[in-house]
Amino acid sequence: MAAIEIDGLTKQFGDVVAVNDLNLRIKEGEIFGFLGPNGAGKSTTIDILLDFIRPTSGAVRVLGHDAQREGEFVRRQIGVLPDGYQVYNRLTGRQHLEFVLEMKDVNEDPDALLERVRIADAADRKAGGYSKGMRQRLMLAMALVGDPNLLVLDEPSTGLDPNGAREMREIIREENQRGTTIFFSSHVMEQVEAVCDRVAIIDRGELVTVNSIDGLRDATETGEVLYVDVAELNNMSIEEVTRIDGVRTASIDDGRLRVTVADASKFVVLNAINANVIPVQDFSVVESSLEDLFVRYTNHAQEVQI
Ligand SMILES: Nc1ncnc2c1ncn2[C@@H]1O[C@H](COP(=O)(O)OP(=O)(O)OP(=O)(O)O)[C@@H](O)[C@H]1O
Repeated sequence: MAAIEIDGLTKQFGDVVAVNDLNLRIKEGEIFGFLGPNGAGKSTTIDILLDFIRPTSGAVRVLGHDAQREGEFVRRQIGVLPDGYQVYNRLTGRQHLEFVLEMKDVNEDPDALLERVRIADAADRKAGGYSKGMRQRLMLAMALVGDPNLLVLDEPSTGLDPNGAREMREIIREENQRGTTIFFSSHVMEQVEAVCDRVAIIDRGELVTVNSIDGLRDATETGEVLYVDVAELNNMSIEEVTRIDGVRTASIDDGRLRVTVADASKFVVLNAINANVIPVQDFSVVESSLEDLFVRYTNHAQEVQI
């Protein structure tokens, strides 16, 4: 059984087609990243999955149940970390969990849940005094009540510092190792790259690709970026590099020449730069980050947020 099955999903808001004939299968046990630039249709898809809004056409099954006809049942089966959450400032961390435990009629130790998200030592503090990262972990602990088989995380690392984001990744991995399927939306490329088994990229409501990170790299013409140290860079030399056979893009990145290569040897390109444009002092080859791939797939460089 797939954890999530999305079939021919379309959602229109008046003239705006937010999601257009989306088909997607998320397997049980996966960590699945749902990526797309702003306005791509990620939140709309998640809202349909949770039956907060109804699709124009198409169907969604979550853990084998129809998300629309059995919406309430589905919501009880899954844990959700919503985007734009709010804590109750005057309640402690433990009180937040006690509230959810009672609502869901679940008998679990709130402290053990807080331990899982590493804020057990702040159990008796009021959540109003928690940092952003601690609030996010508290929300995650609330999502973990009842040990759901599926976690839906909407932008789980937004606003977290690098340590907070790393810890969030570790918690996600730990929960996945307990057998939980994880579906998370993000436009934080590094986060997705570090933790996901597979990703789907959507753009303007349409599925652009679904693949593993390595698969995405293999499917593009080149998975590598060439960084070249040269004495002096200007727009003229960038122009000239762009005209070299096999060069797909050339730009200036942090004082270095950044070149992506298509259907050509990197060394042939390097030689051509050295011989015909500007002497090469040093170079390095870096595998494409998911961000590079994302930009290539969606062609919306300006909309990528990190
Ligand atoms: N209630 C609504 N009424 C009208 N248009 C809407 C509504 N909700 C979403 N849209 C439109 O649908 C499209 C998809 O929006 P959605 O919020 O799903 O994108 P997203 O991928 O989650 O974006 P972001 O990363 O910015 O949160 C956008 O063009 C948006 O303006």
